[in-house]
Amino acid sequence: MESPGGTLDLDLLARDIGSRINEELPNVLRQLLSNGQVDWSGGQLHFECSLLSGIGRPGSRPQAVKVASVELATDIGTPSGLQTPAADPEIRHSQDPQPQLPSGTSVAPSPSRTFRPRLPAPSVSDDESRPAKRRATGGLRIGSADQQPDATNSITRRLESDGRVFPQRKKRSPDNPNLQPSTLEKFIGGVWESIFSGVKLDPAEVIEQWQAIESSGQPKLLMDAESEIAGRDDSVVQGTFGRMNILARKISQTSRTCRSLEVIVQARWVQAFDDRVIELTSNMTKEKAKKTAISEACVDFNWSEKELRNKMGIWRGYHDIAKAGGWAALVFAGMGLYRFCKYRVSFTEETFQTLKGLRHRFEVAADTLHPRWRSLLAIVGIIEERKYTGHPHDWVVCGPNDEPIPLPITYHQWDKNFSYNHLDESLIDEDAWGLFDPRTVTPPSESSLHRCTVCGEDQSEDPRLNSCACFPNLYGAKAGSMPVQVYRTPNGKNNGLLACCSFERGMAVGEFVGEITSGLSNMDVMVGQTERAAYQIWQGKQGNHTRFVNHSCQPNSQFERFVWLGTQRIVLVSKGIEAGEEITVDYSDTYWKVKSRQRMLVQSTEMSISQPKQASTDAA
Ligand SMILES: C[S@@+](CC[C@H](N)C(=O)[O-])C[C@H]1O[C@@H](n2cnc3c(N)ncnc32)[C@H](O)[C@@H]1O
Repeated sequence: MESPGGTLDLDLLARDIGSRINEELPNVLRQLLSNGQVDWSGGQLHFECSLLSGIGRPGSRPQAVKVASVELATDIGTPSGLQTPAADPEIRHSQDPQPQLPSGTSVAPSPSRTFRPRLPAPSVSDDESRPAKRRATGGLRIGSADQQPDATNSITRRLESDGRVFPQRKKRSPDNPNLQPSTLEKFIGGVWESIFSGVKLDPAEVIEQWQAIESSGQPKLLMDAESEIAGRDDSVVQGTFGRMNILARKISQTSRTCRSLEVIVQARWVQAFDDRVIELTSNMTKEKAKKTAISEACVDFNWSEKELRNKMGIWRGYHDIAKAGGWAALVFAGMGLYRFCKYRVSFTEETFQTLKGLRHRFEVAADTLHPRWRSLLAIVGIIEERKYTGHPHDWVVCGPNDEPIPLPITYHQWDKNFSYNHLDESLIDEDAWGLFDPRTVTPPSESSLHRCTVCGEDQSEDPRLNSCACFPNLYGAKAGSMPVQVYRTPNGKNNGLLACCSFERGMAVGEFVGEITSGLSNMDVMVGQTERAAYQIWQGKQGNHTRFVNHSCQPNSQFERFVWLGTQRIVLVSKGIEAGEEITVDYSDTYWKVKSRQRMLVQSTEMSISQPKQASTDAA
């Protein structure tokens, strides 16, 4: 392989490929072995990979850059010992004195036997006409028998001495926040993202979308798109574009729902398979019962045993996820689900404990944001009632495995009649302000457009006209809900706010929404100030999730003033929040001083915000 960028690029490429092989090969081999797709009868597997540069360059000798070398050995004595992924081969990478396995996999203590995986022949992509290069060591058979290694080519050299290969992925640590999240974290992040996204999972929609309108012969999907853009003053091309946007949105929505239905059925199939094996085991051995059930299924599926076994491995993953994390974990899994189940890197006891601990939290969010998601389960005959009703923040999630608590109960010790009204937008207390909004910075103009004081771009509620992207998850083109939950703090602060997904530095966590009032004393209030008026935002009885944010002297968010459509807003902005962290803010010295003075003098409490700042730029 020739690198267009010279040696440095080739080195980088070699490192990258080496690191990927390091990550993936153990799992690929483990899967091949566990699926019974590998012929192994003793001997040793030695896997090597190099990159060649300078092939075909006149007068230059091809040079090899060593990438990876892996030795495979085990002490598992019989092929049947490899029927489950638990029977792990020991895999050694050339530069490592100790085996490097993905977390959660086990290592055979003293290798006395080797596998002979039949791997596909590695191809040398820039010279298709040459036979694929491979190195046969002992009984190792890679590719077909007629493809012998080219002894003159350096790709077949042993690479153990090259200490440069296999850069190991660094462990995540608080000092290294930018490193990649683990596979499990990615999977969990995918579930949260799709629960909080604007996705609608409703089987009724799937059926409706595909019903044709007989009289016009037009598919319903197109008809719907037509009606959505009706009345718009669009050109022909613009009209087609608009219709296609709506059609594409609807079809993505439908296909997302179908994907959830598919994994539900496949997970439930595994349960049916296991039940059938148990039934057959009354007359035969478990091994025979499994084989019989597989043969029965192969007939119905019209698949080969190999095909079915491959699929089963992945479907069992779906089944295990649903069993631990509940159906919501499976139904709302993101695009990484297949990969997560195929390579099974994270399929450990710890992973399933983690998923189990998240089960109620997933369900609170799924039930309150997607009231009809459980009806998808009817496809396999499971009828489940919605468990959590109301607003997502009507529920306080607790420690792993504990049932969520209705929000009012968590305040009963102070107020038996506590209730909370969830608001998307602040409300003006007309007794205090009449029809005037004291947050007004620029009086309403004829035009619906306002200029952003931070970025200078146009602001509008209409996403097609808005070009201000200061807080895109709050203003202009908001889609989905904020990925946060109210949770029971373990350290006596009553409730707090938990981040389900990470919030990058500079991203909005929410606007401080409540009742815009004035003259309150002896209450927790936020003070706002424009050139024209000073006002208070009170969240005691109504507001949004920012009401649950606790104080910290090392906070991971801060309040900032921002003007949206000529009205001052107070926005809680992330200073870098990791998924699963409590969101905290510094109420500031003023708050605590007033608070402690208040205890003595019983006076008002006011939270202060940082000086007016350039919203996202400052935080970033
Ligand atoms: C805006 S509320 C935060 C949510 C509150 N924990 C709750 O359960 O409703 C502010 C109140 O939370 C409590 N609080 C906030 N941060 C705290 C901290 N670091 N330590 C102790 N109590 C705290 C105080 O009682 C404070 O008056």
